[in-house]
Amino acid sequence: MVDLLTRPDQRGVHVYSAGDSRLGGRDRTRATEAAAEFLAALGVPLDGEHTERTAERMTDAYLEMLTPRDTELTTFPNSGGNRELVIERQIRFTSLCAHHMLPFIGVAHVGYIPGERLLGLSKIARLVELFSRRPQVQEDLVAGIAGWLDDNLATPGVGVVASAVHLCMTERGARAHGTTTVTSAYRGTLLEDRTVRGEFLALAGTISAEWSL
Ligand SMILES: Nc1nc2c(ncn2[C@@H]2O[C@H](COP(=O)(O)OP(=O)(O)OP(=O)(O)O)[C@@H](O)[C@H]2O)c(=O)[nH]1
Ligand SMILES: [Zn+2]
Repeated sequence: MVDLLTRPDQRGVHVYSAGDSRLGGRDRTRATEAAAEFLAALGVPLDGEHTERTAERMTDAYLEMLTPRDTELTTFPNSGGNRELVIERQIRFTSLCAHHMLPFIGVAHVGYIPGERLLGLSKIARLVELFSRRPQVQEDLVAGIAGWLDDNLATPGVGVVASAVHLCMTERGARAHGTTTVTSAYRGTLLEDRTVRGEFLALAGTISAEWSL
């Protein structure tokens, strides 16, 4: 699998462009034809005023959900020598369940202990988007974000917690309305030291009832 992000340039900026997509080639025309065929096979008529462009819209909707915005992830030297947790809370994300290609939608809390470098705060939210817009399981989403921070910031510790509603759980199959899925990933001291992890979770706050679709 191709690495999602390039190595940093001399300014410490990691550049991501949709052109680097790890998902490989995209063929919008082919996808639209396939969507039309798929909908026809499901018995959905496509000749109405509102449906004549539905296959095309469906394709564009999926392409958008599978494509993060171009992003620069800027890091700075930690010249102040800060060593306390930095947490960005309630970062909204939309991803696609790898099993059903239905959205799962939620929020993530992301924290790290600064090491040699600091990451711009907005970049934490951008990082969540970068890792969200792909088909996956929620466990891999939090692991990907934690792994990137661990690899690229040389941080002593990272914590990522996400809570999401999976439409494949709530609207079909189990039809378990109201359920949320919580996943977490820890690296470094947050993995090894329960006290630090407890501080992260206390500062991040309870995640369960803080948001709704
Ligand atoms: N671990 C994990 N499982 C997921 C995630 N998203 C969806 N799933 C589960 O993937 C499983 C796929 O199970 P299958 O039995 O192959 O599919 P299915 O027949 O559609 O299953 P049901 O959803 O129970 O109807 C289901 O239990 C889903 O709830 C995720 O992010 N992480
Ligand atoms: Zn699913």
